[in-house]
Amino acid sequence: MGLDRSEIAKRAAAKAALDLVRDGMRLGLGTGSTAKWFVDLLGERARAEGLDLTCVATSLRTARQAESAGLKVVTLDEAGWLDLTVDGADEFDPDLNLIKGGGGALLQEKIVATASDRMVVIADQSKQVEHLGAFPLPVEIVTFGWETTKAIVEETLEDMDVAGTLTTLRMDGDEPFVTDCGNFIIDCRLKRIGDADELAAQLNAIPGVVETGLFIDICDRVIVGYEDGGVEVLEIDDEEEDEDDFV
Ligand SMILES: O=C[C@H](O)[C@H](O)[C@H](O)COP(=O)(O)O
Repeated sequence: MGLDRSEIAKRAAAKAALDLVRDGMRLGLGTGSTAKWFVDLLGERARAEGLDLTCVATSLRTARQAESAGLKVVTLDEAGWLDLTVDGADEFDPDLNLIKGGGGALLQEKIVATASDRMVVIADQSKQVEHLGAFPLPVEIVTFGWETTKAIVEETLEDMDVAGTLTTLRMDGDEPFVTDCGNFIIDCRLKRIGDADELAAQLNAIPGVVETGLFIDICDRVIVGYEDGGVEVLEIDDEEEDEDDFV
């Protein structure tokens, strides 16, 4: 059976990201349906070319998938620092700021991306937005006192005039969804996010909030996949950026 059009787009972006991989690299592997393509293709290429790669996964799911694909998976502390992380996103804007965490892996994804020389996002065109905020913003919170933390998050959103219709505890069937790090997630339906930096700072300052799905100034490049199998590479013009860092 052939792939549906959105899978063709995701696969195209993932395949293009493979060109950035070199023998001996330490790689961060993202989570989600687009990152899954990258892990599969990476495993195939590593086998075919006998590449020596060291991988750090951003979730248990990805770790299992990478191991099944024959990739060497170690902890971030064992790897120390990474050359490149390739991950998906729920939204990206023209400044390559992101919303992530639709799959619940935002905390480990942010830690891994921050510990990488480069973070490359692979995404189909549906993730491209002018302004972040249509996708509900995931906020990871500790389970202790979660209702109080949720209420303070809601107040903060009201104060910043970005509160939308609903803030909900993410569920997994009848139970709260629990992240790989043992936390809960609240999904915040917002109006358009104006100042993403300020919003992230205000939310991160709330005791009980572990991390938000706002990835600001972390992503270096977005590879957009299209349904006809083509790709487009988006980067921020930055004179400080050393063009040779990317191959
Ligand atoms: O927690 C999940 C991650 O942030 C994913 O990268 C994000 O949700 C995008 O996933 P997908 O590629 O399945 O749309």
